[in-house]
Amino acid sequence: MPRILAFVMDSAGVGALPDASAYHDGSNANTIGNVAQQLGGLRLPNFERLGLGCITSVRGVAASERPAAVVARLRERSKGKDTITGHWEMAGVITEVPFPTYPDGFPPEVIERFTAITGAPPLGNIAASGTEIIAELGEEHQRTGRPILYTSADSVFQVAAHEETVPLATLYDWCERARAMLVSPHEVNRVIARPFVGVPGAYVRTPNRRDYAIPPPPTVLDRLEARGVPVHAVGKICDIYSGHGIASSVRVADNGEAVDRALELADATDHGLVFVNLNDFDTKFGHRRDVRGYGDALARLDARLPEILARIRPGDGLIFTADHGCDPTQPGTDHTREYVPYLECGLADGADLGVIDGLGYVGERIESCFQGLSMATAAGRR
Ligand SMILES: O=P(O)(O)O[C@H]1O[C@H](CO)[C@@H](O)[C@H]1O
Ligand SMILES: [Mn+2]
Ligand SMILES: [Mn+2]
Repeated sequence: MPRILAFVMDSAGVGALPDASAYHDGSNANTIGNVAQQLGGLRLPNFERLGLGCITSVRGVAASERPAAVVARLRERSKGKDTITGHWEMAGVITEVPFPTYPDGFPPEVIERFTAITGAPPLGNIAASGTEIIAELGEEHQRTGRPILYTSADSVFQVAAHEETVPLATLYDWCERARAMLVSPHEVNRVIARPFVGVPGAYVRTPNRRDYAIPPPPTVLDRLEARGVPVHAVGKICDIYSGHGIASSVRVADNGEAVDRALELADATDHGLVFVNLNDFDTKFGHRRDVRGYGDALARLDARLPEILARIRPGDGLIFTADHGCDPTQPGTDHTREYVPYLECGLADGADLGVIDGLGYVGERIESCFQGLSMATAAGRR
């Protein structure tokens, strides 16, 4: 009875896609590669052994002649570079029509309807970095009780509020109602509650963030559920798929806790998928353009690898991948349209598969594992 552990290193891209310019990105984005380059090299001995250095050039990480893992670069087929689009593609959904984005803020009709929900017009209504906008508008928000509304290059309607000014339950209620209000043509793929605490000049966001995504079309996760394969979600995964096909879910405060919970779930599971989102890479370091923080987070995950690998029994699988890039060495604070890494252990002999078309490869591999297909054969697709 197999167990699969799949870790999404949120934003850990490995090089610009050929169409990056259509997404307003430069052609030299490479989240992991540029972080390593700018830091003068990364020490990731465990990822090196698996074959990370074969996927892209990572200073300090050798390209192994014989990678221990099946490694590849996955090319996103969907039109987008956001979390929902990337994760849905992993589970078999290609987004052909991009979700709506609002680089100039939301139109008056949306603002009016949101004001009717909250009772006061929002502050902001611009594309912004979440930490910068609370630093800028947090004090006014606390004084007036007006929520802070912002977006980004992603299809997101983000509502920030101080936990002592707007109780969490109220913020969540506003976001649920905003989710119901945002129908076509303003059907953003996510409404996000962004609570924070602290005092002016020292505001910090809390782990009480909530994501309200639109429900996905049928995915691999639904098919696993129908087949009696439990999917245990860690971190944002449950929100990203609106709970569809998810048997259990646990929220976490950081990457370290996500790994802890994933290992506990693996120990408690005999048959099933443990599906984990490692969000710190994106939220704490990628969007913040914190190169040192990003590199340190990669090193911390690398240090947990022996422990994770020790859980893999014969027949089990371990996958590391990503949903898009967010290169902290690039201008701005948005995601970058990149290839994503694929490293797979336990299901087939190590090999470098080069470029594979589509993030859907992740879901296909997982599904075929539970269908009892020959994994060695399945690995042959390029
Ligand atoms: O700058 P912060 O608030 O972290 O927001 C980022 O996180 C959002 C969702 O992951 C992205 O759309 C981007 O806006
Ligand atoms: Mn993401
Ligand atoms: Mn992000």
